[in-house]
Amino acid sequence: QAFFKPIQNAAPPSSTKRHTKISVVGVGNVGMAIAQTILTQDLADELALVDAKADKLRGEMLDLQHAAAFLPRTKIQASLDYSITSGSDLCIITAGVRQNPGETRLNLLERNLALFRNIVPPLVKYSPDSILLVVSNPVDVLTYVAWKLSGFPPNRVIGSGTNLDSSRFRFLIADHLDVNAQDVQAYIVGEHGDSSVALWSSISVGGVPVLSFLKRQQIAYEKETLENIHKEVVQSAYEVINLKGYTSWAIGYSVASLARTILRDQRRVHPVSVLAKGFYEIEGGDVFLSLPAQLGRSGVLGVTNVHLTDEEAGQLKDSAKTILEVQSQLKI
Ligand SMILES: NC(=O)c1ccc[n+]([C@@H]2O[C@H](COP(=O)([O-])OP(=O)(O)OC[C@H]3O[C@@H](n4cnc5c(N)ncnc54)[C@H](O)[C@@H]3O)[C@@H](O)[C@H]2O)c1
Ligand SMILES: O=C1N[C@](c2ccsc2)(c2cccc(Nc3ccc(F)cc3)n2)CC(O)=C1Sc1ccccc1Cl
Repeated sequence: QAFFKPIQNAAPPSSTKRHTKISVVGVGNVGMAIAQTILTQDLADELALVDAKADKLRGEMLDLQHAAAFLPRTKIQASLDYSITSGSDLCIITAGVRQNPGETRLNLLERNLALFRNIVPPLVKYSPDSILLVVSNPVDVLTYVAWKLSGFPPNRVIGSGTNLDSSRFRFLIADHLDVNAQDVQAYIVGEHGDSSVALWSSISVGGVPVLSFLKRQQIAYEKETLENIHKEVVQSAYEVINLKGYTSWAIGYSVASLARTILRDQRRVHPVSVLAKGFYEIEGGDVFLSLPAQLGRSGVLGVTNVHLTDEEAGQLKDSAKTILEVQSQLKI
């Protein structure tokens, strides 16, 4: 006898709601922050977790399952076996090796490339129609690597890119102006991390473009303030690492916001790492860089055609050149 008895003449469900499944590969600080935000924001019907450490994996799965009484119902699974990712709509890759003290970025990249060779093919095998969202660093090159290994069309391979950089930028501007960060539009583009490019003309607060406001008010010092705030985006990443040893909450919320936009076909514009060749005179090879991109259920719907100053365009081209030089040394 089933626990629940159906009412008389109940009709079968006419159409089942589209079942949404997200897989997260890497259940470390970042992966678990993303996973718990996905659960809290009810972004998926099913969440699959994969890692290389069996005990860590099972422990995190059980710990999340035990929160079920406080969360929207979500089926949570975990395994070393990628078959549990089967049929995913979105696969988020946060797996990575820790950068050793003094290790060069290129060496870190080579070690993470080796991981991706083992991670991307099974994800593709079990979810050939999914969208790949790369978070692992160096995120722009590893997004290119995931694209090459997956064989997916470029609209279905996205890197979190400067989404975190931009959210920190928005927080710092909002804090400076004592306004809600949700009313601050500001895009940092290009290479994620130390060499990102702030699009000054993209900054608007409550719909007011800040640069033209400053020019009208002849407030020259504020431009310097904005430049210092961009520097603080980078400094704050190092400050968080020095204070707590890793970052998790901001990247967790920022990646979950990408997942929501994609899975709910919100068609919002986010600064994320996309195949940038052909935009803003970026040529010379297949390179992923962050640009303001419209995202929806099929991934990248398009890239906005914002006006760039010569300086901004030059910085983007320099970043593309640097990344292409690094990529040329890889054997994918
Ligand atoms: N793009 C961004 O804005 C951004 C921000 C923060 C962190 N990150 C990056 O995210 C990555 C993860 O950071 P973290 O703090 O969570 O690191 P972490 O060390 O806490 O977690 C990494 C996880 O990957 C797992 N892993 C290692 N090899 C694996 C494999 N072959 N298959 C599956 N899982 C494997 C490890 O077991 C570990 O659980 C790093 O590369 C970090 O630089 C990126
Ligand atoms: O908030 C972070 N934390 C990390 C981190 C998290 C766990 S261990 C290191 C971070 C923090 C500080 C520096 C740094 N450098 C770096 C190292 C290797 C790479 F491949 C890429 C970047 N990375 C990873 C990362 O990308 C970020 S965002 C970030 C980093 C540097 C400058 C600006 C931003 Cl917005």
